[in-house]
Amino acid sequence: NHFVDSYDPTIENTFQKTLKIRGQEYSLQVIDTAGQDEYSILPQSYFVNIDGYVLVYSVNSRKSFEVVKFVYDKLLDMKGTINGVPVVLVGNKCDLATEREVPFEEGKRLADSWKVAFLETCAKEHHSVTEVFTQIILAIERAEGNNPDQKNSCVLS
Ligand SMILES: Nc1nc2c(ncn2[C@@H]2O[C@H](COP(=O)(O)OP(=O)(O)OP(=O)(O)O)[C@@H](O)[C@H]2O)c(=O)[nH]1
Repeated sequence: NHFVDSYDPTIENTFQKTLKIRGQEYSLQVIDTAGQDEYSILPQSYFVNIDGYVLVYSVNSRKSFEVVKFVYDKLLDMKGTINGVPVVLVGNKCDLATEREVPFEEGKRLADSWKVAFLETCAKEHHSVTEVFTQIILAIERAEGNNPDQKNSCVLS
């Protein structure tokens, strides 16, 4: 809930976040990895004991859009199959309208081809940020065979 305007390259940060979705409380451990490029190798530790992945690019950087595709392919390689690996694709910095290099539709098309949720966010204005965490939790729940989309209901006869 705190936006930092300056750029301080991440080595690795871990955050704790609690979130209530449909009455259920979730405690998340979020690992913010170092910025990746095509040449940096995602360490092995990012492929074990991780329940889901939020892949974030900047809508004003086509390069970062290419990098998330690379990271996704790497995930695919490491996991053997991506089916069942919870992923959410996020286009951040949607406030930078005049600098936009990746149209909304292109992000959506990529997410659809991966069969994952897609969101555009603006961390700076806290726009849709909580929704990212909600979507990854829902994806993790689905992968675990729970159906969070089903409304709690009972049938009386
Ligand atoms: N305008 C705008 N700037 C943003 C937004 N989100 C982040 N930034 C800025 O973008 C820069 C990079 O932000 P970071 O949060 O460090 O990005 P990162 O992807 O974690 O960067 P790495 O440390 O390389 O992994 C900083 O200057 C932020 O202030 C946003 O939604 N809008």
